[in-house]
Amino acid sequence: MSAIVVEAVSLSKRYGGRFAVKSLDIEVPEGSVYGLLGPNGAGKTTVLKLVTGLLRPTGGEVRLFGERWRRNHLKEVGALIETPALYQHLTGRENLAVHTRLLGLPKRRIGEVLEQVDLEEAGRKKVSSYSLGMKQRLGIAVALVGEPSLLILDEPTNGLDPKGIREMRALLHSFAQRGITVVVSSHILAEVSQVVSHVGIISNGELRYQGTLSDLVEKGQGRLELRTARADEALRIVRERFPDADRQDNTLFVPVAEEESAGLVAELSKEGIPINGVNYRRDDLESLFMRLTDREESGERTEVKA
Ligand SMILES: Nc1ncnc2c1ncn2[C@@H]1O[C@H](COP(=O)(O)OP(=O)(O)OP(=O)(O)O)[C@@H](O)[C@H]1O
Repeated sequence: MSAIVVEAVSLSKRYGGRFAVKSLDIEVPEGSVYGLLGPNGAGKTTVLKLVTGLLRPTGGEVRLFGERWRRNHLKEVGALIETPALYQHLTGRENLAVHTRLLGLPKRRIGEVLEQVDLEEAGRKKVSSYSLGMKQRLGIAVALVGEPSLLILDEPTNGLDPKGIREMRALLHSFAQRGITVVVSSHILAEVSQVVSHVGIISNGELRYQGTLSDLVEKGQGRLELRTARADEALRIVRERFPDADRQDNTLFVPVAEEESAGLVAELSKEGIPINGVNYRRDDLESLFMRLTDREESGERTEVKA
């Protein structure tokens, strides 16, 4: 089993009377790309600020590298939380030089991190001329300058165009390959689902799911969609065994395991119900995410024509 790099134990943060983060238990395994996912206002930024010591918990604790949180741990942590603090009138190189000097790091780190975020050329230009994606990448270069083993990125894909998002994904992938543990937050699962190995899904400050991305996919509930001209009668029969079955026009939706669906179809035929079509559908990642964060959409169902 791999070591746990970040652990939140019953972590809570209250602003006034309201919990932004409530009794959260999180474990980020070493070498993982951990996606901290949830809708706007779910508490992601608050969690990342608690992990990096920008906020103090109201309750519970954060553990880093298997130990109680200490400021000294931050030497091993690179973070980009909210928008990067960059000097617009300086070049990318000059911005990084501010940090290498502050941290007493060798100048060669500037070139190294610029290469890592693909800004070697642009490093000579003023930051005011950078695109949003370039600024985000420079912000990450700043976070990387101290050679952290843990990188924490708050919504690095926010506001980027599709090309910028692809570049950011490639970058996250390259960090993982170099053995850096990455925690990345996002409110759009699709923007990070190709690169994350683990996810923690939060909603209203509470953890809804934590595990590998592949386990999440497995968790996807499936349902049988069944078209029949005698939908009312069919629904009555189906509901005897599946009370949560539903119908829309001539289509029935039955939450049933795939192995059991053929039996159910046969049963209905035996009862004389004409079946005009069947389809088995498993929740895709996005609808799972929506369900876990209480934002279930009804749109998916309308794809099925009765
Ligand atoms: N300084 C603060 N004072 C009071 N409430 C706050 C403060 N910071 C955050 N909150 C509230 O805490 C909740 C969680 O906010 P947080 O920024 O952590 O969410 P988030 O998931 O990062 O969302 P977003 O993606 O919109 O930033 C929200 O309801 C927010 O309004």
